[in-house]
Amino acid sequence: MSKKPVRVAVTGAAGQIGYALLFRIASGEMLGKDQPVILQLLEIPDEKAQKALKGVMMELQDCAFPLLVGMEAHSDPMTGFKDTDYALLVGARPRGPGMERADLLAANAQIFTAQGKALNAVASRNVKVLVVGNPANTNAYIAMKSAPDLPAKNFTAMLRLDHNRALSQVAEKTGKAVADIRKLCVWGNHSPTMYADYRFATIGGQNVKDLIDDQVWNETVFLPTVGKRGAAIIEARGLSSAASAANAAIDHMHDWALGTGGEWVTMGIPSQGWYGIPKDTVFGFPVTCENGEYKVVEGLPIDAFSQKCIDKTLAELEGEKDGVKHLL
Ligand SMILES: NC(=O)C1=CN([C@@H]2O[C@H](COP(=O)(O)OP(=O)(O)OC[C@H]3O[C@@H](n4cnc5c(N)ncnc54)[C@H](O)[C@@H]3O)[C@@H](O)[C@H]2O)C=CC1
Ligand SMILES: O=C([O-])CC(=O)C(=O)O
Repeated sequence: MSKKPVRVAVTGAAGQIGYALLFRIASGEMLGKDQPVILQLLEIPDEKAQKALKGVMMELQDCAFPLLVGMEAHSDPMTGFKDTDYALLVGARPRGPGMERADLLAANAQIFTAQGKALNAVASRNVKVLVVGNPANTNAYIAMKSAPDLPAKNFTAMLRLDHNRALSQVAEKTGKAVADIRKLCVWGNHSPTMYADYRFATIGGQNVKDLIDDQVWNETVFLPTVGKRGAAIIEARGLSSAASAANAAIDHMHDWALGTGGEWVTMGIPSQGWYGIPKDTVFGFPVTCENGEYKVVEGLPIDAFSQKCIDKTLAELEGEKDGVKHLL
């Protein structure tokens, strides 16, 4: 028997990540090749953006995806999120000339407060939310705080791009295949302060830290390369990461919905006090997923260097939380 369609909302649907994301959702790469989807696409109420969205929808139609059983265009989250089962919040205000970080936080706080409230009012009570728009962790925190009737654990932020970047750097350094790397994780904020951690990682049963055996490389090459990769892409492409960001969003939602078979992945999730991270701070943790739920990998030893890195990324996140406190 064929499955009942699920509703997938995507904001910023006419943007560059949207363009790399929607076709893969519609083809079944996110939720499975047997799962029909209805796309609920949101863009700002601006003639140019809505027209561009119409164009993307024409292209989606032209793909004749068997799993795409419905498609809607919206400019209001109160209609765009109606009964939605999965919400990918990609649309956000980018930093403009002369804008300080606090201005960006304030502009995005308005977007994510409104979207959190709309999800609270009209989405499925089990909606799974992924925030991609930057600053992703704090935007997820704002949306979560604006949706008190939904489970806080259902609001997540995207750290998967950092996780995937770290996997590829480790594969390159060791000369091994990405597919053979297990138990890597990224702690903290989706920003240059994130802490990519390969201390527990293995390749074919061998410990990656022992295999690399180079703390100088870890501190001076690996961490800055992963942490500043977003800026390096902007410098090279003149635009921020889009296909790799969309790919990470697909991975995040796929694994959350369909499980990781015991493997570790990284998700930005509201802390319940794990590893001393204050409750509700949206922080990157190692998790496994099963039956539509994520579970933090607990009890990992944190050495002095790792604690210092975790403290730094946490301090940044607490500062961001402080910066939006008055808006919540
Ligand atoms: N968490 C992560 O790992 C990554 C996050 N990002 C972030 O993702 C966001 C989107 O990136 P791009 O697609 O490249 O940007 P883009 O500028 O190409 O597209 C963003 C789209 O969102 C729309 N939008 C803005 N506010 C909206 C709202 N309130 N409701 C609905 N739509 C809205 C805009 O009209 C635009 O079409 C940015 O904030 C970017 O910094 C990008 C890469 C990785
Ligand atoms: O750095 C940016 O602006 C985009 C981003 O989040 C990334 O590529 O990690």
